[in-house]
Amino acid sequence: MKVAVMGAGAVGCYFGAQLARAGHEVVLIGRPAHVEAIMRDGLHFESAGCDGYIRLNASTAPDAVSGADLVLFCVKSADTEEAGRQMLPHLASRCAIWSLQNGVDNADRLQEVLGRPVTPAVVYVAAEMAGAGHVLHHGRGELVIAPGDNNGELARLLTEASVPTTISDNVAGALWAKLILNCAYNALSAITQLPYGKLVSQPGVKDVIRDVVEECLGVANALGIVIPGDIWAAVEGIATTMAGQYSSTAQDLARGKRTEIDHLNGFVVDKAASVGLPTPVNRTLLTLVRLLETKAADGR
Ligand SMILES: NC(=O)C1=CN([C@@H]2O[C@H](COP(=O)(O)OP(=O)(O)OC[C@H]3O[C@@H](n4cnc5c(N)ncnc54)[C@H](OP(=O)(O)O)[C@@H]3O)[C@@H](O)[C@H]2O)C=CC1
Ligand SMILES: CC(C)(CO)C(=O)C(=O)O
Repeated sequence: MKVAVMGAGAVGCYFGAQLARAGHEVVLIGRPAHVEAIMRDGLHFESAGCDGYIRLNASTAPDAVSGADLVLFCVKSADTEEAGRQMLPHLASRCAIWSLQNGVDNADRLQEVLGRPVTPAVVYVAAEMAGAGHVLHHGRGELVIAPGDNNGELARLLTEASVPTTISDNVAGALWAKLILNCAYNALSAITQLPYGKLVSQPGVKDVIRDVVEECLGVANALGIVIPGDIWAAVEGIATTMAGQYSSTAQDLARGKRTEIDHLNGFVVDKAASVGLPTPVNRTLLTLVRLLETKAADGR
């Protein structure tokens, strides 16, 4: 299978590496610093029990999606439209496009730009870029996708490539379940620059998390979204299974990058307003992260 990864960051490099290791032809499309390092040395891939270099293709040019059977779309939520527009003229008609992004509306927004179906994928992985062309994997690495043309066969190929991929007929609920985890942890970890284990051990934090989750569940319920599984167990599980992890929002803030907060707590606050529900705790976290973004942008 020929796979193009749009957005050679933590998620794109992790999943691209797994597919390349399984023998698929992978090209990573990303920024010059990563692309240069990967073309020179290979992708530096660090994970439990594995630290080495993987040879694969990398390019800064969006036309590298040409001829791909599958595009894994892995840019941050704010970059969805622009990256979509860049690859649009080069997509083969048979190519499947999967959005591996947090937030619940990226696949719909990308579909709007491309004018063709995009499969939303819920991503459970903890990864970060530790330097140019260097992906550091902290754990997990599975996908939940929506049904779609050929998705059964693609899910089988990914699962064989050590990317366990399941198809859900309630992917909207699965995306919301992940959104709720992000709303619960990302902003708190970002504001305090603490990892999840330390965070929840501080007085009052579990109460704030409970308030955030209750607000999110109220909004989901008002929108008719059915959250699969035991969401409270999933929320609690993050602090134990990813105790040492800093949220992607914390990492973005620490690097002076724009965060995805508008697509996380901000999305819930907007949806709540549309159904007339108050979300004071989500709104407070959203505002605090936005203030920190502004402070970082001002350089003080
Ligand atoms: N990291 C994680 O553990 C997890 C992340 N996610 C989600 O996955 C998605 C991707 O996250 P992550 O991999 O961490 O993000 P990263 O910022 O590490 O990776 C995205 C990369 O894509 C690059 N990029 C953006 N636009 C373009 C473009 N038009 N052409 C080429 N490259 C581009 C970015 O460059 P630049 O920074 O210069 O814009 C960046 O290097 C997000 O929605 C995130 O929330 C989900 C689960 C876990
Ligand atoms: C699940 C979680 C919270 C793991 O870090 C994540 O998706 C993120 O950091 O954005």
